[in-house]
Amino acid sequence: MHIGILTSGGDCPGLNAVIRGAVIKGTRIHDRSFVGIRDGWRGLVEDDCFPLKRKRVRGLSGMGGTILGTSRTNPYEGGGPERVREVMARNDMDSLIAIGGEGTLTAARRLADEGIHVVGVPKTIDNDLSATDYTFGFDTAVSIATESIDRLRTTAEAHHRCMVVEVMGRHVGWIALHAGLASGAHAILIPEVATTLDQITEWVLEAQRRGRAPVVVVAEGFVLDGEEEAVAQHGLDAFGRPRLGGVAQRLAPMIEDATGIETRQMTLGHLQRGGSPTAYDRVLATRFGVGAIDAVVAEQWGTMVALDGIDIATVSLTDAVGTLKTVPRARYDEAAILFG
Ligand SMILES: Nc1ncnc2c1ncn2[C@@H]1O[C@H](COP(=O)(O)OP(=O)(O)OP(=O)(O)O)[C@@H](O)[C@H]1O
Ligand SMILES: O=P(O)(O)OC[C@H]1O[C@](O)(CO)[C@@H](O)[C@@H]1O
Ligand SMILES: [Mg+2]
Repeated sequence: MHIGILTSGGDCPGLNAVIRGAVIKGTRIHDRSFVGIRDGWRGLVEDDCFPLKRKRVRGLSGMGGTILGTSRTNPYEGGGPERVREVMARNDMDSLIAIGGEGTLTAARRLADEGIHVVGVPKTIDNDLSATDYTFGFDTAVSIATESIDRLRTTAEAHHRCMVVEVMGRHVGWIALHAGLASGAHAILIPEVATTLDQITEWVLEAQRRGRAPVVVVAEGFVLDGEEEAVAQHGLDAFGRPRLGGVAQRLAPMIEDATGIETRQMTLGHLQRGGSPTAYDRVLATRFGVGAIDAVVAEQWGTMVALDGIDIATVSLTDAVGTLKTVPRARYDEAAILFG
């Protein structure tokens, strides 16, 4: 019998390293074989699968994207557990490794509750899963964002401008917080902390008074104090949620009007998810892949691999998807001492 592997939700640097780690340990140590499932749950409900041989995962640890493809398909809309069981049986799969974020892992938890043999692997650049200390992809996204902010700062300085940089982070501000801290931003705006335009203006003017080109880093999910919702100008995603984006575009003219400083803005968008993972993410992702095979062999169904300090552990999927890991207020306040 084979182990099926799928990647679902937004892609994330390190997905291929997970696949490689799982396939190498599974074939070499446990004499197991694998089926690749194309485009997440879509491939499972539509029976779009292929034999995933060891040679197919050669050299994958540094490769961005996912060789399996991904989607935001809901397995419960394509037949649910019945259909999943049927396709698994047809492809001789006795177990599944589902690599994804909180949505994918919620679907995995529901399938596990129905008796399907699933083990989860957490992925998200947002780092918002509470049951693991870190997710792979986050370090890469922070590195790309930091380098971009450093570059934007030099052009802003040359023109004595203010620069507003939008990073990803739908519900949480971890990327903004870390990239902002790393690049010495003068203001960091995150979904967890509603901030007034007056406060932002004060930070920007303070930085300018010290002779700096003010840099404001904003997470896409940030909501100005007094407003109701995050800026979403791009319709809905495949799961029917608003696609966020555009908060920097909205804030830049407001800051320019309030401060009189010429202001430009940049949304980093999918650059943060593309390309090669950092060494840290390659290592973490590989260890997650290896850990997932250990969990399959131990028949720890309904669990997810997680980073606990420096160790790979398993936690129940129910605990894993219960709450989002938001930025604690104390972490934000610690960073805010450096603003302005
Ligand atoms: N409660 C649920 N029950 C069943 N399926 C779900 C549930 N929540 C989400 N899903 C399915 O899982 C898919 C993946 O979830 P989602 O699109 O949120 O990506 P994710 O895995 O959370 O990764 P990302 O970090 O990109 O959000 C969803 O598009 C949806 O089809
Ligand atoms: O690639 P898509 O579907 O536009 O999704 C973007 C979302 O995915 C993430 O990159 C990861 O969840 C979020 O930060 C962002 O809001
Ligand atoms: Mg999600």
